[in-house]
Amino acid sequence: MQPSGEASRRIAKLAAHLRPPNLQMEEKWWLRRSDCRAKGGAPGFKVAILGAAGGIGQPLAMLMKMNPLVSVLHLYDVVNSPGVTADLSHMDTGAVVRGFLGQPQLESALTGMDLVIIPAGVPRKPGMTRDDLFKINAGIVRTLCEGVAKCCPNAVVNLISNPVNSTVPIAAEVFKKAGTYNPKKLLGVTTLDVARANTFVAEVLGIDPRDVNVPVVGGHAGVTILPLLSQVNPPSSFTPEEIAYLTDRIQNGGTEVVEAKAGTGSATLSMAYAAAKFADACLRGLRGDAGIVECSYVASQVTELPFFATKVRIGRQGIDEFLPLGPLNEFERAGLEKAKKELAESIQKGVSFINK
Ligand SMILES: NC(=O)c1ccc[n+]([C@@H]2O[C@H](COP(=O)([O-])OP(=O)(O)OC[C@H]3O[C@@H](n4cnc5c(N)ncnc54)[C@H](O)[C@@H]3O)[C@@H](O)[C@H]2O)c1
Ligand SMILES: O=C(O)C[C@H](O)C(=O)O
Repeated sequence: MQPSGEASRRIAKLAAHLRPPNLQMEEKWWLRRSDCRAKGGAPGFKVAILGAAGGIGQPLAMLMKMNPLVSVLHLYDVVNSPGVTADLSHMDTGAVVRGFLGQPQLESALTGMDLVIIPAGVPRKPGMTRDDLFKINAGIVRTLCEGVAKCCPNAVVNLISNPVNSTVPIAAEVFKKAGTYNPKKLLGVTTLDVARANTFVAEVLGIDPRDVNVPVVGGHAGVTILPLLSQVNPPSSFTPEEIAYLTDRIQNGGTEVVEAKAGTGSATLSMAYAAAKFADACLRGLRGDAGIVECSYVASQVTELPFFATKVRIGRQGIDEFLPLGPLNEFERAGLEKAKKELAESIQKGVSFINK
């Protein structure tokens, strides 16, 4: 059946609204379509993902599009963000998705955001350490954080880009220089270490990983990843062999994936899952939910180091409370000393990068 005159006029108008008539019009097309869709948006938080077209960025964007706490989702990348945005915008969930491409659109991507998640940067290949990524990723994180300081200085930042042990201090220095630093709102994402620890411990205990909670403290690289197996919930005991196996597997979980991917990247899907879980915890904290406790690499006074990953309680203003390390056994105390030595160097490297 042919549509009526009025119906075909409405279809033509809608088609003109949604389709870029030519390449030069593409930017305006995105803006127009966003305006149109924003009218139906649900109340909630505004979230930006920087590096949204990458291996982590894409599945993370999908998971955040599915999060009912998100009303507006800004997807920024230096490549391919229009395609990812168009794709996700067809999901019939509440969040309005807008795409932003390249440095000239960074400020628009960030303005008004409540939470900024940063997975931008290069991943490891076999044989590399996370620190080998510093050369490229340090500059990327600096530029993006300068944008955050300018356009959404009150946003909570979830930093994923490696080496996290150095990129979080870099972000802190950028914010200090801009006069916007709020240590309660800068959180390095170490949730994947906890997810791995829960999974591997559950395998050893023969129980469901959803019933396991392993605190993982320190940082996010090799020996700085310190699982506290003496504090596993539910309370469990392990043989010395199990402790050696679990500690090694948790500390090298990232390398296990890098090697299995054989040069095509590092953990993306499990990381997107972990980042979405952590972002959801941050949003629930910002909403005012009680009892939101997560491990995260943050500015901290729990040890003598200026940054350290421990359990933190997240509330309306970001981090409400830094939970203490708790009692450590001898094996963990030795691990802590090793972790602190490497962390101190990584922190200093990040700080010097901004203040050189
Ligand atoms: N914290 C963690 O637990 C954890 C876990 C896994 C990966 N990572 C790290 O996350 C980062 C991203 O990993 P990936 O697998 O998604 O990499 P990827 O290469 O697949 O994606 C990175 C994305 O960042 C974009 N990008 C590069 N420069 C940018 C800039 N200046 N502004 C905005 N976007 C930019 C790229 O275009 C790309 O789309 C890596 O540094 C990786 O080591 C961290
Ligand atoms: O191992 C990597 O390089 C990526 C990430 O930090 C991870 O732990 O999987």
